[in-house]
Amino acid sequence: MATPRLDSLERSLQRHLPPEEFAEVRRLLYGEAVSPLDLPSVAVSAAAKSRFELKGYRFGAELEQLRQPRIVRVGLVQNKIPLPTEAPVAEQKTALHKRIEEIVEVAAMCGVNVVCFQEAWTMPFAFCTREKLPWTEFAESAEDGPTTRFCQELAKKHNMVVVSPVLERDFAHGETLWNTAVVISNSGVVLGKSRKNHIPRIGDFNESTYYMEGDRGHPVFQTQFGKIAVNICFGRHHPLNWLLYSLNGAEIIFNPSATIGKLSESMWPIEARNAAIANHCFTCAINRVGTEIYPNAFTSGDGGEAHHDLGYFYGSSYVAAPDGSRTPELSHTQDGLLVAEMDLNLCRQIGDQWNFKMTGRYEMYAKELAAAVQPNFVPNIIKE
Ligand SMILES: NC(=O)NCCC(=O)O
Repeated sequence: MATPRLDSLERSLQRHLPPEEFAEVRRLLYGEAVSPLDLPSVAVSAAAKSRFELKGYRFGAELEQLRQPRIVRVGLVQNKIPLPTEAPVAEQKTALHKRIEEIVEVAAMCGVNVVCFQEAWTMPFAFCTREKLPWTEFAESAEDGPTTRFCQELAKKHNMVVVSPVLERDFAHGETLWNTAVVISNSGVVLGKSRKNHIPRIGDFNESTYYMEGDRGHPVFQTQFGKIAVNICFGRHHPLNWLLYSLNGAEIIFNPSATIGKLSESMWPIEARNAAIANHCFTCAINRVGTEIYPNAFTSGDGGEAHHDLGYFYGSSYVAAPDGSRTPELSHTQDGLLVAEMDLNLCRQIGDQWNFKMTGRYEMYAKELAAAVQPNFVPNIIKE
């Protein structure tokens, strides 16, 4: 079974480089340094007691004359599954609820306004198996399933917006399954849901066996703490997916994910960060941690041996800002809560500097894309 060889890129660089060189390497890799956020000591002790990493950072912005700063704290949660995949479904789900509840308690102590959990957080990422039972039993109604009701209580208790990515069973449409993020307002009301638009067809990510591409477009949720959107996992490889959330006005785009070392670890630091730069918004990349072992071996359709696990999920959750700066990542191996404070005024400030929305030439792309999807499309290749 493969395991991560590094717990933190940032800590490794810091360990091995002289301080001045480290500062310059970090500037080149991560942009201008973000400041550490002072977190209450009760939160630090509670996180240590519950054995998860707690990190906090702050992104600044210029003061404006006509607008007050719009300060928001987001919380990104990454976690292992607490029970083995063979445990009864209800017990696995309850254990996950309990784990998240204790992490959200700490998020509340840190003044988090919007919290987001990892993709399909109420279950093991069992789609690699291609088996239906028991995994499809983890699916629930986005509107009033037990997990949504649980998150509504958390939202009300902590006055916190909760983004809860789950396997959805859509009871209004033939009990079909979807990969969905439910957005719950800090009042406890379900604001709506966003569905995963791009389904992987790579390696053991056999998700197309379970659900279809999302049919909801690119909704943006107006919350008390800013306009947020959710681009679920594989959507991060698709620049147009980020763009459409941004065109609908998203200031923070969450990217709850489940991805593994051998597949994407070197792409991970680039994609959400690039999206923050290209779209003048904040992006929050969240990945689960640990290795999940399944009772029945499955093959990858590549002639290789059957195996019981998908590989290790490398965590490394981080937040990126529109100016290209970013926080260091959470651990590659441990459960964690990343708290990031941001002034949403930075989105317009960077937009006014770089003008990507103004220079975007969307009309030209709209025309060329409309032509490219026609059956009679002829690629514009000029030959001698
Ligand atoms: N959950 C998911 O879509 N994973 C696919 C692999 C990846 O995007 O890195």
